[in-house]
Amino acid sequence: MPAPEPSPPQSSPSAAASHSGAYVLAEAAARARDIRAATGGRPLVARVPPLPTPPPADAPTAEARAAGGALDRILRGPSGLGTVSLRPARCEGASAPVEAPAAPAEGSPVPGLYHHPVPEPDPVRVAEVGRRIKSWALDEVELYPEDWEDQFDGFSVGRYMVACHPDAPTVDHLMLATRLMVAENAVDDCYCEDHGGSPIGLGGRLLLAHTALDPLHTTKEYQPRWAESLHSDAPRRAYRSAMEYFRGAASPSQADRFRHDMARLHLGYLAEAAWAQTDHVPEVWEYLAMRQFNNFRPCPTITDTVGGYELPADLHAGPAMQRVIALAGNATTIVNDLYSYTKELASPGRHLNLPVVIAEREGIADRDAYMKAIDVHNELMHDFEAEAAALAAACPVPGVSRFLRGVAVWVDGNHYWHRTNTYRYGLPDFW
Ligand SMILES: CC(C)=CCC/C(C)=C(\C)COP(=O)(O)OP(=O)(O)O
Ligand SMILES: [Mg+2]
Repeated sequence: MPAPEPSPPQSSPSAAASHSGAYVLAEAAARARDIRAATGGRPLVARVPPLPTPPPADAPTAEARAAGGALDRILRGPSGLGTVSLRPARCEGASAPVEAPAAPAEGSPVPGLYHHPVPEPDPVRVAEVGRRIKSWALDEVELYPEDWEDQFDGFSVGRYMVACHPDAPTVDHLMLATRLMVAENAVDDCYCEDHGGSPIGLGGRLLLAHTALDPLHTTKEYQPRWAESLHSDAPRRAYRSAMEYFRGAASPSQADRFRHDMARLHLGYLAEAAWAQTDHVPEVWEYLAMRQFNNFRPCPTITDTVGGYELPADLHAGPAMQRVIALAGNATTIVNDLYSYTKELASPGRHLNLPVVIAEREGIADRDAYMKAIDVHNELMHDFEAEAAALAAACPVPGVSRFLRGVAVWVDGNHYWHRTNTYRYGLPDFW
């Protein structure tokens, strides 16, 4: 007989009620009132230490437009049937969404994919981030051998990060996200995937690399061996250095939030690897659970550090905010599954992604499975936007709305990067 499903602890009526969305929102509103009272109404945008480099001369016109569009959407709320009650009253009659300028020539969106175009990222910033990240990769962490240069350039990380963080006050702030993005991909490529990665022994490698983010505290005898190990391969050098820069700008709780997200990511890698080792294709919901961990989440959740402010830890940890973050992370990661589908089909062995798992487990044609994966993505996106709008309305404090806006523009920038990265991705021939 199958074991009964575990149910959440329900020690009191209020614990049971806490599973209703209404309770969560009411709780968020009460919490916001408490915090406003405790801070004497001061804005809840805590400061993080300023970074040394002054802002570049580039005016963030396009950036402001991108951020404004995303905030409009969040505060405007969902627009489908039956969603009127979710719309924040103060946004009734909000201005029309800001139109993005002409889309770039390259890359087509997945047909039918619910997404929002973003303005072209500022080319001055893109070039500067591109220049600095290459110098970091080559001179500070010796990230890759010469013959990987094309792939490094083709990844276009400058364009990615400038599109995702239009509110970064300076290029130094953008570099915090850019180094981490490169380091995360180095670990994925070199430990898990096609640059020498393998599921065999992955747990040990990941754990030791994780200590570059979450340091070992041990005896005098063993500490030096550990410290040396952080320089012994490219993924660890990259994690160590990127984290050192990040810690210099983040508050302790922002750094810890990031470590937690990275532990989640590593757990997701391990489940994916375990399934690959036994050639197991999980059920669709199991795949979605794995992909909620093997996920872009560590990237949007640093939006406040990159923006030069802090969403206080308690507001980040609230269940409504956690749900919004998870939905956003899941939507962005399914975007990857859709855009990287043909690349992964062409790679050796079976690479799991949502269309592949749906086709296999639900016994449907590849094209139908791909279309169903688009529907899954779209539902996640609509849920993300509805829940973000509800949270912004229930908890109208500046740190919350700015953070939600930061997550929303990250989601849009991530889609932009996948769509335009034709060096890396190409759509299947299903239309
Ligand atoms: C940047 C970051 C936190 C990455 C973590 C996990 C990751 C590499 C993805 C979510 C992207 O998925 P995937 O491994 O399938 O990447 P590609 O399709 O190879 O670009
Ligand atoms: Mg992929």
